[in-house]
Amino acid sequence: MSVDTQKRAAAEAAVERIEPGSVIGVGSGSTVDQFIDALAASDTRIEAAVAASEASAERLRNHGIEVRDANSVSELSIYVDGADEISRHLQMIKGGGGALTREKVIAAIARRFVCIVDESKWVRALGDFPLPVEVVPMARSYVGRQLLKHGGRPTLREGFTTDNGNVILDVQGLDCAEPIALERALNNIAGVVTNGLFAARPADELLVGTDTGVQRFTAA
Ligand SMILES: O=C(CO)[C@H](O)[C@H](O)COP(=O)(O)O
Repeated sequence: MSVDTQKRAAAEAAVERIEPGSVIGVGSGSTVDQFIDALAASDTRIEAAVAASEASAERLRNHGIEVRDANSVSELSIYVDGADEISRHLQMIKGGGGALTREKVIAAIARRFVCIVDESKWVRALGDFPLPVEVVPMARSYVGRQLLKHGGRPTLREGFTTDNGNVILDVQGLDCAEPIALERALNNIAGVVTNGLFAARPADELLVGTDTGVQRFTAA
């Protein structure tokens, strides 16, 4: 089974969790694209969606699904998003597509976070994927020096600006053994908007597309 087929299977399983008539949160990336397409092709009609990226918003609108601003909703029943890595504790590294800040905000608003991935994202321990850190442009050098002190090796994502007008440092070599502590410590660096560790707020449910079907895990 191809990676795309695995993503599609996880995405279709997530559609089954959507309550008709609800307002939902939608993340970003290729797996979420599959979710949006599968939702549009299904019989489930939602009231509206809040999107984590301009690309997801456009895709939703192209399917005739209303997109609302996050400021106009006080709660979302569910948030569906992918991940770059996810552990058995349902803690994640996200931000490969650079939408980490909006993703973290929408995850915070939602009552339930359902993560959809192909098998390659399901890891024993977080940290092989370089951790994306969104940084205010004028703080780039300072934040880079602080990340070195944390044992990381930051690289500027060249030619990339986030939907919020910031830059991304992709950081290799960080010790992610205590992900909640690391998430907090990095967020405390002045100039960091947020980092791609979703550890303090893990997913509630994980749907992994595999060659033998969709495996489901819930937070312990
Ligand atoms: O965090 C993300 C974007 O910021 C995505 O969820 C993550 O990069 C996974 O993407 P894909 O589904 O394309 O593998």
